[in-house]
Amino acid sequence: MVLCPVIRKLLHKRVVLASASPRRQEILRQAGLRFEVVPSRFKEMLPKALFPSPPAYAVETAKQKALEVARRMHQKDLRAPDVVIGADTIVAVGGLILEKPVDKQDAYSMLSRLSGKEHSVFTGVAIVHCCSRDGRLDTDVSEFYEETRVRFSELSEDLLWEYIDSGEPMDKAGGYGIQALGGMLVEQVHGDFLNVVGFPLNRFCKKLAELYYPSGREDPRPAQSHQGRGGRDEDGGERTQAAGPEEAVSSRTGHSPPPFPTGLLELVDSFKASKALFTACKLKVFDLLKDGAPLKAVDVAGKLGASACGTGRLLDTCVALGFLQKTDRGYSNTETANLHLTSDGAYSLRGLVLHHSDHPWDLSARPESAGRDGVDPHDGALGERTGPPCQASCTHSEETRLGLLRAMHSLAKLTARHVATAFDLSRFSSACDLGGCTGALAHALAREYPRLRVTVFDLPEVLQHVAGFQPDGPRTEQVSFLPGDFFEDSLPEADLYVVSRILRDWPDGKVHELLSRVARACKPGGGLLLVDVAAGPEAEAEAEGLRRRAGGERSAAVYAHLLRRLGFADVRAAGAGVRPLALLGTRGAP
Ligand SMILES: Cc1cn([C@H]2C[C@H](O)[C@@H](COP(=O)(O)OP(=O)(O)OP(=O)(O)O)O2)c(=O)[nH]c1=O
Repeated sequence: MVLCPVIRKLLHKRVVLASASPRRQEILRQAGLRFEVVPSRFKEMLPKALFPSPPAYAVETAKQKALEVARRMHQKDLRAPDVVIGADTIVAVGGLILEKPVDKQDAYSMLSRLSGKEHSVFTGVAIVHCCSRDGRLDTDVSEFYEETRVRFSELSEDLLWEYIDSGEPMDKAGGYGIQALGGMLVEQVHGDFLNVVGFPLNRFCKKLAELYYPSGREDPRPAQSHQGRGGRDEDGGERTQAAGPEEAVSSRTGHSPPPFPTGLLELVDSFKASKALFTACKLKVFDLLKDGAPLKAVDVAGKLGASACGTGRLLDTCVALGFLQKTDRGYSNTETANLHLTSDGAYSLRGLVLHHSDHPWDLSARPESAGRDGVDPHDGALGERTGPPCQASCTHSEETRLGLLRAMHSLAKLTARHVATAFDLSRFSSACDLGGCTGALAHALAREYPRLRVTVFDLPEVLQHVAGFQPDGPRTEQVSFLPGDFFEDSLPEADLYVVSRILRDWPDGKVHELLSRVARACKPGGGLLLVDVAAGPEAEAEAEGLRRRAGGERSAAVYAHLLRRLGFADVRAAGAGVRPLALLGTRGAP
């Protein structure tokens, strides 16, 4: 997600981060920026004595790092990127500049110099806008620095050496990493924490705002007068002071045009990111780049039997999306790709990606007729919603079906413990997980509650594949599997019914039907645990029935309202991991 409007300005540009620092990559990626990584080859050896102050040195180094990359890319491709970002972090204490230690002894002398004292961390940043004209590279450099003051505790010799032996100091300015073990050495921080870690995100956004919205407004498009201040237009060129045609019209008519629909246009474009992901997964790019040495685009193309040019573009897009990294040696997987996008990653979601790639979202099926017929678009008029992907998998090949089950299993594993502990469920002695698939949540419940017996109730065609997903270890005997259809067959008896991650894929009528069946089966005092609902205001529930969000989920308030109508009292919500919320309702007397 991109919160900062000015970061959005860079989304349609080719942005390069001229840095090998994993911290910088992570900070910018988490801010929603899309970029390629091309580490700079600039040797950080500028003569420090020539600079009036430590930050001046950091800024110049940052600039040289970025310019080196811009020039190299221009020479190689004859097309420079639109923007190159360079940064340099240094520690300054008593007028001395400390960079990365060259060896353990150097780390020792740096850290003992910092012990018990305050020092400054400066990060210099250069934003280089590039433009190739007639084979020539033009650059326009904007630069700034940020200072953060950090105070260390007194460090004992033992602590110092133990820290140095951890290996952490070696690739970090001043010989410490505040974001990891080094945080233990720090007593106080004044200023931007991320600046110490290697990139002052806040100042960076302010600088971009200065460059892209020079008159202080967020979006330069609405025609209010730019009082004689130039700036950078959408394409990074200098904006002139003359009014554009739009502004001329609006000053004639006295009407301002509406704000530029940046969000809408981003949405129009965003399918490209999904397409790239679908294609890369289909071609098994991430399997190819799994453990081995990095590969060049032509080698990947050769192995895939695809064109070198198209493969290069696909790989660069994956770099921008954060799934691949690119160095001089070639492309390799990021941690995210290894975990989630390889066929056998520990939390592989590749099956889910392929499922979505092969089954375009039903909502696009017959929208026009739904509009004409006045049919409720949430009740299947826009094409059949076929329920959770793992239940809809009968049309899949064996390989795809297993991949999909694996993805469902990965997703469930990621949140199972959070879900199991979101509420105290120790009062229940039996539970039934409806559509519980491979049993990942059932096993987490069993691990948390030693007297709880959990039945996973799912379609026979799903359960025939779950044997390979069963864990070893204690309490596994508390979990059993029962084949059945929760719309057709009687629900197994249980004190607690669990409905996790399945409702979003059903239309409203089916959701009503299933939850009504659960309400009828549930004994007074029994519970219903509902997982994967979005947060949302209570008022919505009253007003809009079971309305769905764009992603298919309905809000917790909406479900709570429905559960109360079905006879559940004391409906409570709790967080259940990073995203989903869980609801627990207790069945009142009929
Ligand atoms: C002080 C401090 C520095 N650092 C890191 C940030 C930088 O990556 C590094 C300083 O070295 P830099 O030369 O700024 O950066 P780098 O060599 O890692 O990457 P590149 O030159 O390719 O851009 O120290 C921390 O991670 N934590 C800290 O607390």
